[in-house]
Amino acid sequence: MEWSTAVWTGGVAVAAAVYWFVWVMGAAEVKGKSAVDLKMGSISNDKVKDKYTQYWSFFRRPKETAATASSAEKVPAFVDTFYNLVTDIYEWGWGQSFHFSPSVPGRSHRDATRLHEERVADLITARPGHRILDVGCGVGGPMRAIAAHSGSQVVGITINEYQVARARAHNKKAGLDSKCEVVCGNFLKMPFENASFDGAYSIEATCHAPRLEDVYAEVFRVLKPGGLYVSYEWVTTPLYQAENPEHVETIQGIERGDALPGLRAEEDIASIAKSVGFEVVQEKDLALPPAGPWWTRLKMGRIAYWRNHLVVCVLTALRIAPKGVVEVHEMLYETARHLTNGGETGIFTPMHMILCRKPKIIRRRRRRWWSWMVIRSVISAGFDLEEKIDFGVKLL
Ligand SMILES: C=C(CC[C@@H](C)[C@H]1CC[C@H]2C3=CC[C@H]4[C@H](C)[C@@H](O)CC[C@]4(C)[C@H]3CC[C@]12C)C(C)C
Ligand SMILES: C[S@@+](CC[C@H](N)C(=O)[O-])C[C@H]1O[C@@H](n2cnc3c(N)ncnc32)[C@H](O)[C@@H]1O
Repeated sequence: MEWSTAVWTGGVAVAAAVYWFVWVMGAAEVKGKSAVDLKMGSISNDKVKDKYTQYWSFFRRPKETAATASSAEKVPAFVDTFYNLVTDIYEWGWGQSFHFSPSVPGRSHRDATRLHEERVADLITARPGHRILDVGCGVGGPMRAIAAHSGSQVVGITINEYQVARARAHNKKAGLDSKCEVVCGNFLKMPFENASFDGAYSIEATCHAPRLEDVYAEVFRVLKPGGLYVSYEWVTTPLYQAENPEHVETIQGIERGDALPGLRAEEDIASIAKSVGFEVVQEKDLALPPAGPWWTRLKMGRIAYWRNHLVVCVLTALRIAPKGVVEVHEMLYETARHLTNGGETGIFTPMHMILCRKPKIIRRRRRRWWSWMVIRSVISAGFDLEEKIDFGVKLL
């Protein structure tokens, strides 16, 4: 073979290998996002590194950060920054559903994900004619599965504008834009009318709220009486020991790398739901056997993570991806390690399921009724008018 032919052949082979490595292997599991297309949400390329540093210093000690009211108020803004930084990497390396699911023997991750989402629709008995709320909808993977499975209308809310654009584009592409609507907003203060939804769900999203009662109270407000709400919560299990340094390291690692202002304990979830007025219908850790382990997908991805690391390094060096992507990717790699640890030790679950109902008759009304009964008996007992009014107002 001539020297020039050898060079050409070698060149073509290298180009084909790079193409395969970056575009084919590096493409999203669910096509739509490839490595060369990694943006950092609405952050301009020159600000990515600074934003990452800001995020990191805010969430380095998550529980302490969220303990004061002024920092707790800043949590949604930092969660928004977090999703600007990670949304494309999630889509590229995981798909359009940003959550875990129990593994199902003989079925793909995609199937397992869909089954976990369809279970939500079945639990809240979503059906045609229903208007369902998706609290913290990401780029809408679950919303599309639930709308398609149940025939209901789904409205999703996310704090991150970039996700809104991604979700709308995916809805259109899937031909589900007439069934799925996406709104940008804070789930701690939702831009929806009281009693305007037949059902609601949140999948691995409310863990971002500094106080769970605030988001549950909002869901309660927008649900119609009798409406069902199901949530998949990220929590520590009863196996977690706060005095065990390895446990603490794992949990703090999960919090830091996932923008969480402090994980809650499993046993606290039901009382929080009840405190805002919900009736708890069912509560179950969906990760417990016979469910297949949710963390195997993370473990199996290790070779892919190394390939991805190389891809983001090359793309950053070529200035195709913005500076800072390598650091964000490293943070996610580290987070995957902590999550796997949390799953294997059993101290953490991302799928503590709670199913709640908004009562048909709201309790406050009953209290008023009882209060009037007391007032009537007070009146008949002969208090003077001013005392009666004072007493009545206090009771109400
Ligand atoms: C519910 C939340 C997100 C849960 C998961 C969807 C994500 C948690 C950790 C993420 C990942 C970790 C490793 C990444 C890997 C290094 C990269 O090459 C490709 C993407 C990852 C696999 C990425 C994908 C999404 C997660 C599994 C939280 C935020 C409440
Ligand atoms: C891990 S993602 C899960 C997304 C989606 N449920 C899924 O499973 O694909 C968490 C979502 O919660 C949203 N979120 C977090 N805090 C929020 C807030 N205060 N208001 C609205 N959305 C919020 C994020 O923007 C993101 O879309």
